[in-house]
Amino acid sequence: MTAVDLTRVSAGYGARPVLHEVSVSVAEGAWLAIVGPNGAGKSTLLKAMAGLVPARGELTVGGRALESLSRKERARLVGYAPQSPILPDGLTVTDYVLLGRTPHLGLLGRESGADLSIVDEVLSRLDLGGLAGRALRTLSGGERQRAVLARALAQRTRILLLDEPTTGLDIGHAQALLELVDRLRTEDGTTVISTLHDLTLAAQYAGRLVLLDGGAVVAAGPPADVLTPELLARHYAADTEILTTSAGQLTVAPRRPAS
Ligand SMILES: Nc1ncnc2c1ncn2[C@@H]1O[C@H](COP(=O)(O)OP(=O)(O)OP(=O)(O)O)[C@@H](O)[C@H]1O
Repeated sequence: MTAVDLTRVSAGYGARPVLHEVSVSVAEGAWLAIVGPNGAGKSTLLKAMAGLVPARGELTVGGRALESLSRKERARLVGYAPQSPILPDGLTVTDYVLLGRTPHLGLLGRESGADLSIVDEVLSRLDLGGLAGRALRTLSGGERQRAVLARALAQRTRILLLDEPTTGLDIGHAQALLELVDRLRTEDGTTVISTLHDLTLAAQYAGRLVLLDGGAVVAAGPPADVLTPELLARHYAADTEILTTSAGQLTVAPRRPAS
């Protein structure tokens, strides 16, 4: 079954279109990475999937037209971790991650013991247990990034939209985070759609890639089909070589021009 389906979707800000007739289909339990150069429209595409920018064309999530869903229905179905969220002042990490449970709270709007244990579990999985009582604004960039992801994971949705989830994370935390997301995908069937600047990580974690340039899809398919030196030269003006690790995993290596 298809988790997210876009047919000829155009979207943008005000009168200025950023995405031009983008068609993308993501199967349930799959991981799609959206890649492309700066300003290509990657974040805008994720926002269109989250219903956060006005869009034209057909857009369905979980088999239902996005526009037909209420805010709460959408929040139960789709978790979205933005690239640079506005973090409310004065909240602790636990308070902030608890906000992810809001769409699931009952009529009284009070969190239950179950909500609190979901938050505890997510915090410890993301190595944030020791920071649970800290004020959000005192966290380092990487810690804050993990708190934003924790809030989206605490939402426990079938579809996760992650905008540059590894920005600001060191290589170990980046791997741990992507492994955790992949476990949610394989164990719970969560569908993952993420933008990723790191093309090696995109190749190693996503089953399919969509390459955007100028707001349009210019290539799509398995990582080996999209991450070719020719396409990377054309769309990123980058000089690269595609290598394979001893475990057979694809790596995009930048190459310095010969002097
Ligand atoms: N809120 C906004 N209002 C107006 N224009 C915007 C807004 N957000 C993004 N844009 C413009 O839309 C275009 C696509 O931006 P977007 O953030 O989707 O690109 P991106 O591929 O995610 O870029 P990056 O790799 O630099 O994060 C850019 O030209 C950007 O300036």
